[in-house]
Amino acid sequence: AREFQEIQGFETKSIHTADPRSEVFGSLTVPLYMTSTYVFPNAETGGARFAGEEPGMIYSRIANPTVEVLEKAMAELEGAEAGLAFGSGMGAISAVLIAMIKSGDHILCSDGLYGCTYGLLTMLKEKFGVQFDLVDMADMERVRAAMRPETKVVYVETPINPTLKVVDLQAVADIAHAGGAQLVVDNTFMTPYLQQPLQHGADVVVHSATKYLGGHGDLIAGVAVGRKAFLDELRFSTLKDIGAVMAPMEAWLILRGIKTLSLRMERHCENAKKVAEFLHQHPKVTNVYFPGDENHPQKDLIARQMRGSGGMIAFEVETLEGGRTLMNSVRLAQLAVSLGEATTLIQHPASMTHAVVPADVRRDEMGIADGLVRLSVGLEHPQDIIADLEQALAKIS
Ligand SMILES: CSC/C=C(/NCc1c(COP(=O)(O)O)cnc(C)c1O)C(=O)O
Repeated sequence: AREFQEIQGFETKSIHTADPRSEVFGSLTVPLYMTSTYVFPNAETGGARFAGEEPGMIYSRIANPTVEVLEKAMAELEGAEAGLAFGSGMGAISAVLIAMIKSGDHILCSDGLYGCTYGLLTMLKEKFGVQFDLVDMADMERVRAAMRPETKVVYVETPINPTLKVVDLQAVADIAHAGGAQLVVDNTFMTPYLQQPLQHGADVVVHSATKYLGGHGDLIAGVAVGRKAFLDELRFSTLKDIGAVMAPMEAWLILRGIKTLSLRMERHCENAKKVAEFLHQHPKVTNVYFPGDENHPQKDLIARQMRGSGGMIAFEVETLEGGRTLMNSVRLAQLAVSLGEATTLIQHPASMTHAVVPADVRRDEMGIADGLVRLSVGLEHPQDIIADLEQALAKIS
């Protein structure tokens, strides 16, 4: 992409991501390179490219021109040296963790993680002897106490999926680095428009691009950004050899999605604030967890670390039965897992996205109540979203 040194605006960078001078016709949008492999001009060049002595395309599991534009765009937006694209968020997370740890190492995690991330850590523990612990990162003494000599990675989601607790990245980064560990942050719920973890001490940022980055619920993909040396290592080891690559079509769709990322995140935040205010005052809603609340207990940290609330809300109604009635009664919001797209989505973490987490860990360590409901507030008119929730809540006896 052309160097936009002088441009500061996130909005501008998210639109002018690609070099508009395509190689052949000058197309304004990025060409879609639907190709598995690339023709070498001669045998010597082919060998030189495999040896890393010459730049150039070899095979789309290693690099693809459309995917590379997205990788560069994500690095630019997160303020990273380099980016790498994967076939899913879990593809990015597994490649990064596997590159960072070996048997006998320890991973220290925030006390809440996406269910399949917990599932991956469990697999690494049971099959490869990689230890991991969850710790309440609201208390830095506890974080320090939980660090071990063999802790190689501190892994954080903030806001946490699904409790929306916020973690102080710089404070955790300082402890991780003092203990010789790297800080990996899953920035899916925020996107670089609302939060840039690398500016708060993180070493690597991972995303499920399936969510807000693609923004339209029509793809599964992942991204990792960080230092070029580490990302190059990933590209030629855990990406090339485990192979969770992103397809060029997905990269093309995500490039299209991030052009409106700033607009969509502003509207997701605005809508979520209105929906949270409605839920707070509703008699049948017992708890509301929303980073955009005026009197949020972590307000100062949120103001320091996040540009906005994000579009996610977690809340409880009195009983699990009530939660089920609510989810079965919405008409505009859709009862579906995933998040970060134009449609408002509602789901039940305990029996869906976090069902893979053992009940005692889910309840006691992650603080996920059985009655917790998670809402991904979409881009519909906020009054329509609220009216839908109101009629569904009214169905709870
Ligand atoms: C089957 S549940 C649907 C998926 C949900 N989340 C995904 C997710 C991933 C993994 O990203 P993919 O591999 O692209 O799905 C990584 N990191 C975070 C914070 C995530 O929320 C979900 O509904 O909470």
